[in-house]
Amino acid sequence: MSKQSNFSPVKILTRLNVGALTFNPDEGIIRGWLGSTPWVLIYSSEAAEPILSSNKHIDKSPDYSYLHPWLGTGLLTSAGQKWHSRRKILTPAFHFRILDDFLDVFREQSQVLVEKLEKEAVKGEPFNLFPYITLCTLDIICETAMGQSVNAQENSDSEYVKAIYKISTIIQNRQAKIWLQPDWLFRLTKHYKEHQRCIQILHGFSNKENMKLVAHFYLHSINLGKKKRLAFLDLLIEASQDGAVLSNEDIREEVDTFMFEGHDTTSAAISWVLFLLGSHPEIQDKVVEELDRIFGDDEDKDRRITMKDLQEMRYLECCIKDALRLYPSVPLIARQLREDVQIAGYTVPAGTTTLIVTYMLHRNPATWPSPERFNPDHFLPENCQGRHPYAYIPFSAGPRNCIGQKFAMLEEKAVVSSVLRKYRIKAVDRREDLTLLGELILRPKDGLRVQIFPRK
Ligand code: HEM
Repeated sequence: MSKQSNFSPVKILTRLNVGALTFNPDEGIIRGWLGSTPWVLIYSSEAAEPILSSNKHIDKSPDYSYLHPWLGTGLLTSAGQKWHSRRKILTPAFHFRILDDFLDVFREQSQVLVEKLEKEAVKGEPFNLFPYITLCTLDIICETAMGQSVNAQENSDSEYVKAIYKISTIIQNRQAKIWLQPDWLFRLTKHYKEHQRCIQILHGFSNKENMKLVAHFYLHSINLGKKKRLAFLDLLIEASQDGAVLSNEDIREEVDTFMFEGHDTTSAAISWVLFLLGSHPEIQDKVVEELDRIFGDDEDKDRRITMKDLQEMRYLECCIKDALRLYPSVPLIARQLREDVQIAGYTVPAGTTTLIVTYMLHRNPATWPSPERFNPDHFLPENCQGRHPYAYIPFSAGPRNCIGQKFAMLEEKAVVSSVLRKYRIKAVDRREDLTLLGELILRPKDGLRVQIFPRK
């Protein structure tokens, strides 16, 4: 989320990683200036801890402001008291009992994905996996956040789906291109008109659905005997107490925030782990052995996934975690310091932008020997003992961590296991040939090419 020049940010990260680890491997902190703005780059667990563990240093940097026209100041982008009270209101929406209800959505949409992939399995040709997964995670988040399906997997031409893609690209462009950053300059470009059109579509959707669901919810509350699957939106409406706690505008901010944070992140994470398993057949075989143990090989083999099954996918969880270590969906976290803070013996003054570079921190050889190797064993319980609590932070950490992390892990397991139960996957691209883009989300510039084959 940092201010970027027009170079690939990940190329910069890769160079910084090599430079920082060569010249300053131990302290995990480097300072610099961007014009008149001071910043520090943080890439060790010890240096990240004073920021992430603190209740004071929770304000996001101004770079998140490009998200405001779309997301307003919802949970991701808000600060101070507003953030504290929203976090308190929203936390119960991610309770395990509620996630249990979402399992049906994960299952149904994974099934659609498996069906959509069939034509690729029949052809057996290399194809880009990324778009398939993105449409699947978009369907999942739409249904769980708003209780409405946009059927993105069936209809990727929908106005809403296109607007989400378009606005993400425009925001990423603003972050990457310094001349698009000042609002007055941005307004003079052709991107601005497109940006406003997307906002209109996106807000129109969350508003309209909001209203429909308000009606739905009240109908439901009169009709208590009937069980209906609740979406996050219903829970927000319940928490709003007729507008006394959350206005309609507040609710829309949060739904839009879930839509944004909850689909690109999981889509990248799922695509990366499938790709890495496709690059390491021996690890893929171990995952499939685990799935065979869970689902058996009798006629019940194709049965629906249960929450218990997901909990038993321990080795798959290790794979997902190591994929998120190598390719954290959110490659850096930016905070603006309100007060001076002591880091690695230095006083970092108030006003400084701190960039906690997860991508680098996850490659710090002090914690991760052979950091570039995909090695799920990193996360076997015996290997986690004694590891610094801030050494692995794909979901950030501390009070401002990702509220959706349990949701994300369950979704990942459901989608990845559904694909692997049906298909063997083989990576076509080589990791070393990929160009990464680290803008809002860390993703491969030209997608991830794989081949899939039906399992016998
Ligand atoms: C693999 C998937 C995911 C990853 C890697 C991820 C990662 C993160 C990270 C690193 C942050 C902190 C961002 C920052 O401080 O700038 C964050 C915040 C957040 N995430 Fe996630 N996320 C994932 C999935 C989800 C899902 C599925 C949802 C919702 C359904 C979600 C909702 C949020 C929200 C609302 C915040 C803001 C929390 C706050 O500031 O209190 N995330 N996520």
